[in-house]
Amino acid sequence: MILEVKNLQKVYGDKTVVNIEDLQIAAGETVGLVGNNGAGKTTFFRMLLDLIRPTNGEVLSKGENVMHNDNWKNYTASFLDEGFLIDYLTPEEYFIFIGSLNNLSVADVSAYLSQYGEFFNGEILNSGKYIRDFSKGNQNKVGIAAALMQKPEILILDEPFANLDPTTQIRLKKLLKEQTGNMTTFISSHDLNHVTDVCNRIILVEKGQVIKDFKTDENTLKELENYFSA
Ligand SMILES: Nc1ncnc2c1ncn2[C@@H]1O[C@H](COP(=O)(O)OP(=O)(O)OP(=O)(O)O)[C@@H](O)[C@H]1O
Repeated sequence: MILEVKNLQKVYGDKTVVNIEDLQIAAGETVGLVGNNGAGKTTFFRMLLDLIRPTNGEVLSKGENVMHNDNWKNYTASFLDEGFLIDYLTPEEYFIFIGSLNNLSVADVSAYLSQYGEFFNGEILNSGKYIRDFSKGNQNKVGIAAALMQKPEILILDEPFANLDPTTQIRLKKLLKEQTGNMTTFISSHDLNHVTDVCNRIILVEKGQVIKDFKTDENTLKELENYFSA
């Protein structure tokens, strides 16, 4: 198992917002995390990335606790929110910076970005604007592209379809399918259609707990729609 979660809990005041006893993710799985507002998805992702500390329990990446070891940082990339970006850089400068952390030359980064013409829709590169001056949707595109550029073994994206127009959502699905081949991918989403299309496993959370965990098949979308319409 590339990722294991054991007895993971996050408590704020008298509220347990994440409570996952045991979760095992095998290398290469594309896992969709779904659940209503406040279900604990972002809190869970933040613990996977050691951005917040669990109240109890642990996250093991390749068997090592992410709190006590930095190895996972070499093979994990993520984009949770705009806080992952650097506001005073242009997108090009940001991509080059992230590339440099991953031993990619400026030429490597340019070559990589050349395939993003459609996804960026002509609005990201060569604009002369700083990241802070882009719309939220366009900021998301920068963050997602920068995470994918690292070709990580583990990719974690929090609501990647949010704030994107329908055309771009469809382009993003295509990109994810093309680029996440061998990656272990964790994607949270409120878009049941997209998440079942992209992911081969769906984990449904409610009040911090795993309610359902199943492999995606032709019935999954219907099951999820039924669940959420209750
Ligand atoms: N720092 C904090 N202090 C207190 N409560 C918090 C804190 N961070 C999150 N929470 C609470 O934890 C719960 C889970 O929040 P979280 O953002 O993880 O949910 P989510 O599933 O990502 O929701 P959404 O779909 O709305 O993004 C919510 O009730 C939230 O108010």
